[in-house]
Amino acid sequence: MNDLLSSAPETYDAASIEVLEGLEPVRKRPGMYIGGTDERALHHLVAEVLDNSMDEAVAGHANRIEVEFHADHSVTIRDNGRGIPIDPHPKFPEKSALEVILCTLHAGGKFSGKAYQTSGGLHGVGASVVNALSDHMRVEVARNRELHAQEFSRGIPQGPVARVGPAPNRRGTSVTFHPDPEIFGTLKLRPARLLRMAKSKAYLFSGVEIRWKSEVADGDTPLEATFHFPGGLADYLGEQLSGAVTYADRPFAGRVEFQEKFGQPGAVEWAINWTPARDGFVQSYCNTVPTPEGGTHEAGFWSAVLRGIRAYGELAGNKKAAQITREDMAAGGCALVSCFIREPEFVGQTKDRLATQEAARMVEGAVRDHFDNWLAADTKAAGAILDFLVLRAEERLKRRAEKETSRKSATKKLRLPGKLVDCTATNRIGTELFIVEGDSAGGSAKMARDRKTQALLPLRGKILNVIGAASSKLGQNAEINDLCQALGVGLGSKFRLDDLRYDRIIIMTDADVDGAHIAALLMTFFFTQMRPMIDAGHLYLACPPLFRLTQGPKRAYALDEAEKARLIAEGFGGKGKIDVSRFKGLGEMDAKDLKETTMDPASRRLIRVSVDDDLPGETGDLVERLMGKKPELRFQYISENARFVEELDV
Ligand SMILES: Nc1ncnc2c1ncn2[C@@H]1O[C@H](COP(=O)(O)OP(=O)(O)OP(=O)(O)O)[C@@H](O)[C@H]1O
Repeated sequence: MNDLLSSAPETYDAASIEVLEGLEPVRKRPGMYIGGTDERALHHLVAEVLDNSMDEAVAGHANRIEVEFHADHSVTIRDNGRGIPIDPHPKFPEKSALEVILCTLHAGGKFSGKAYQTSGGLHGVGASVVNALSDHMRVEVARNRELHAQEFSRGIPQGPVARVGPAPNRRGTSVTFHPDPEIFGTLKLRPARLLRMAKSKAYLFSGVEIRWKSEVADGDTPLEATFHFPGGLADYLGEQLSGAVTYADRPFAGRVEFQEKFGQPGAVEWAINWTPARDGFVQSYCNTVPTPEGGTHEAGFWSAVLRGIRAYGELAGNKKAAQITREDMAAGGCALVSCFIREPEFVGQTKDRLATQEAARMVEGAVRDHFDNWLAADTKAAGAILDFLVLRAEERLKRRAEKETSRKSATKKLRLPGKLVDCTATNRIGTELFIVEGDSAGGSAKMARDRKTQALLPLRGKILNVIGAASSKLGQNAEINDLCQALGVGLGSKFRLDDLRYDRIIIMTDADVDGAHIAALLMTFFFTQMRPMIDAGHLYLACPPLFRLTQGPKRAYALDEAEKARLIAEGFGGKGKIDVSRFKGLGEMDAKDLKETTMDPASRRLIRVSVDDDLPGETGDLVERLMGKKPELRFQYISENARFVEELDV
């Protein structure tokens, strides 16, 4: 006891409580502001600055934006908008508004809707976060025929804003920034990805021209290009589907201003067509910000289209139309949805999902009438789409019926590995196989599972690195054999999706670097050997939490540091001390924790693994990089990215 006392820190008093000032918190915890320090986060910096210029354009003040990628991986974004104000700020008269915006979190002109109506920016942090995370940033503002500039390093002004010359023919803002290698390591900004980002903005808002320049070659990415698309999303979809056979000659596309319909400013624009040539996809945006996880605007869109096609089927006397679900609708349906609304609510600063409830109602309301009219006007296309969707629904129902019997016979026929803890259900629907790391984790999982539908397969150690291995070696690997037997399938060309014994295959590994490594190995294995299983949406990742927070009788779980910090900052669920414990691994969680957070379908979080067909090169590339012969690349990547799964677009 005495030992303990003497080794305690000397003092723990008010002086030990740190308050991070200015932009320090951003540099300390970049993840909270840009979701990490990986490649995705790095590209997100560019999006933040570009979004500010787009907001200026959408508000009607700019019609040209230039994006330049420089050889030293710095980026310039220039617009011909109003220019960030440079006059003294009323609240901090010793500073210019420019300096306040760039050096203070939550400073911006988009809170009240006075200076902007439907902006992508809303939190007032984007520009300051980019500034904090750049070792050099220069902002130039051309206003009233004068050019002003100010420079910053890691969020600190290198001098006041100064007039640097006349600017008789120029107006607007130009931001050049160089991301800080101290934060991001070796900079890996990719021109191809930046160009895609810039080009998509031109499609999303036809009132802007985007000029692209790059000093670095990257495959067939042009070094200079100008984008302006008066046809908006219909053109964008046309480009994405170029060459593919589609059921309608012209997509169902349109734009509705909300002012007339809902009495508030805003708009929705969309384009959709169906093709037998490829799987469907949907890309959605709110105020030109991409929302890869969808949200209320997407839900409203699908709901309108689904109801529309069912109603059309009913009118046409096709009883089977009632069987069409959103899943059938989306299969082969390639859709782009973009809405502009006031005060959007996003999930997180990286704005991956739209949460504004109103958006669902507004988008559905706007699209529905138009879809009915479109179907009625082009009966040839409408009939073809209806037939296609009815067929998809029938196939789905048939598959389901087959699955119901297939598991039964498969269980009888198959020899199953000894360590598989199987479930008791006799049909495949709703069954899940958890692939767990190690035997200790298997213990709590056994107690936490639902015996009827949830099976477990503990895997020992790291599975063979399959990308490097010859396929003959694969068959000799005991862990892989067990896995194949449990799943009821063969490898590579011998893989048959119909033989799969479970509906969902869930990789459940510890929330640490080792766990991430094993999950990456397994995903690579499935990607190379059982790809159809991923394409059909059967592969998932479990998301075990890293922390448990308790406050009196209340419990909450946090996936990572950022979520923990957020819960604590929000004071969790009310008054009282918050205790935090960190799970070292799945084996440490009791069955109750594990069930609630990771296994119980009612409360867990799951990520579906999918491969983005738009980026086949990138996925293949990434798999090669992760699993190829260079362990140092892999190690660097995994330790930087607990969020690596996002790169595979899951
Ligand atoms: N290119 C620009 N032209 C004119 N004003 C700008 C420009 N860029 C930034 N601003 C002003 O600076 C403010 C702060 O920008 P910042 O990116 O920090 O936050 P935001 O865009 O308001 O919100 P978010 O954090 O959601 O991006 C904006 O609200 C806007 O008033």
